Amino acid sequence: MPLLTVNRLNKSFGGLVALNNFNLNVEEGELVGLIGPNGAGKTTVFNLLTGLYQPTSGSIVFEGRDLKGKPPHLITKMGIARTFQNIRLFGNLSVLDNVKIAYQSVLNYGLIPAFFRVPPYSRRESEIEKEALGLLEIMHLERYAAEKAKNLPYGEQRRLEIARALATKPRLLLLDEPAAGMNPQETQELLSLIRWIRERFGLTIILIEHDMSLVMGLCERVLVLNYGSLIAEGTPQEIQQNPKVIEAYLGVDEGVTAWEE
Ligand SMILES: Nc1ncnc2c1ncn2[C@@H]1O[C@H](COP(=O)(O)OP(=O)(O)OP(=O)(O)O)[C@@H](O)[C@H]1O
Repeated sequence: MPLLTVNRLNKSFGGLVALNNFNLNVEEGELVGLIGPNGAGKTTVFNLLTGLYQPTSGSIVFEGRDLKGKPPHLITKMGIARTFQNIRLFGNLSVLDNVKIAYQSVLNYGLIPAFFRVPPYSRRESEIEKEALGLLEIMHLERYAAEKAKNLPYGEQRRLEIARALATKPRLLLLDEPAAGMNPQETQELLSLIRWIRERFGLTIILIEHDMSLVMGLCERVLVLNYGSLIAEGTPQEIQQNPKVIEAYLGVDEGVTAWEE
């Protein structure tokens, strides 16, 4: 059974069809790329998978459980985590606290221990701190632990977002343009890091990305959306040569540049 099964998923906003009969099966351990020109519907897929949007029709089944009507926090607890295209951190909190909050978001202490700050709350608190510091180390962010998140350079903020997503202990990780705003060297480092965390945490990953060096270097399978419809699916090599894909990107300045990278 696939880890994730998306069947005939549709999302409309008034008269605009953002996603049209989208199908996707993702097997455990896969690293799948989702690409397409601006406005193609990529982030809408993530918003539907994480419960931020409810589909107009269609179904999403994760580990055999239907996600219909489930709110985002429950979906996080079920094992789907994401990062955002526009970074969403608690800018005025420390880097460490940003990760600790993500850990706490999926824990149930029970109200009484949490209120009186007695075990198991206090015991879990020190465990969380240890685990959060460990994650910061993995993401090469430990030296920033006490720094306010908003003061981090852009590339580091993106890595902190990934650390926060990992803190919720996902099985499926959704990365929305993780290389946006990074220079080529940072992008290459990110590529190695994503490969490494996938192995280390046994993750299945879906990646939205405009940077083709990252998509081609990382993904085993790539899906291409255009105007809400899936126009191609295949290996990175197949996708690069697909006439429909080339046509979809032609005339879109960003797309052409992206392919040439
Ligand atoms: N909440 C919303 N309300 C109205 N329209 C929306 C909403 N969210 C997305 N859309 C529209 O749906 C379409 C798909 O948007 P989406 O953000 O999924 O595209 P995308 O492929 O992620 O684009 P980009 O690469 O620019 O991020 C766009 O036309 C967008 O304007």
